[in-house]
Amino acid sequence: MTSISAVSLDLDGTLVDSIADLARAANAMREELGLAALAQERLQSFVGGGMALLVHRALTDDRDGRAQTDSFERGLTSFERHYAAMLTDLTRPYPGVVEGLAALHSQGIRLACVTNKPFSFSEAILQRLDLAQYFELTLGGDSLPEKKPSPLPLRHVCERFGIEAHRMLMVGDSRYDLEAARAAGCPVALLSYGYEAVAPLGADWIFDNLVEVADLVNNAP
Ligand SMILES: O=C(O)COP(=O)(O)O
Ligand SMILES: [Mg+2]
Repeated sequence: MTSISAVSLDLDGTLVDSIADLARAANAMREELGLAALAQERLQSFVGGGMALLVHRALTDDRDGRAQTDSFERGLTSFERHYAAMLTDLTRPYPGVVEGLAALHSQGIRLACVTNKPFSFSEAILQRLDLAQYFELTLGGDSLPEKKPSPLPLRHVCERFGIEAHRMLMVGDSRYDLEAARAAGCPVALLSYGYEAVAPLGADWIFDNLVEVADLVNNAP
């Protein structure tokens, strides 16, 4: 592996375990629209593609489902309001995240957070959980015209950092992260504890903990 000088990290399912708050907000939205609650595990399988897709999927109870325009608009407004009110009630960094970020930072690795979650929610979560200090740049799903699996956000980070794609490692938990990294030409590591079974996806590395990522980057020639 060529040496890594920057790491981009996904937020939901990678840095923070946010599913309890996301699921409660999605069920509060469903209740407001007269729908029965869904199990947290079911809602977890709908996360990864950004807020609009989560609302479509949660309203239709179908990963490929699309709600009708009026119920989607009511759902989105409702979800945003509920989620804003419970953003960090139960959301916490995964074990090893603070240690891993601190190790990467002390190795001189430049860090970006590249998430499909809207920027304002992402920034607020990073601030409140004391993680924002590690990141030079945060891109949300609404920061650029395209989000993951598009390579655009990762290309944007490389440009801002002035580095080539093969020198930036993407660390995530889903197919969106893997596809974005492949399309951008970045090596990719996936974490096993996130919201999707990553073994079949074909990442360059699968790790159980962000400290292992810091070790990999540290030991790269
Ligand atoms: O908002 C989502 O659906 C997922 O966000 P993530 O890109 O941080 O996993
Ligand atoms: Mg994720």
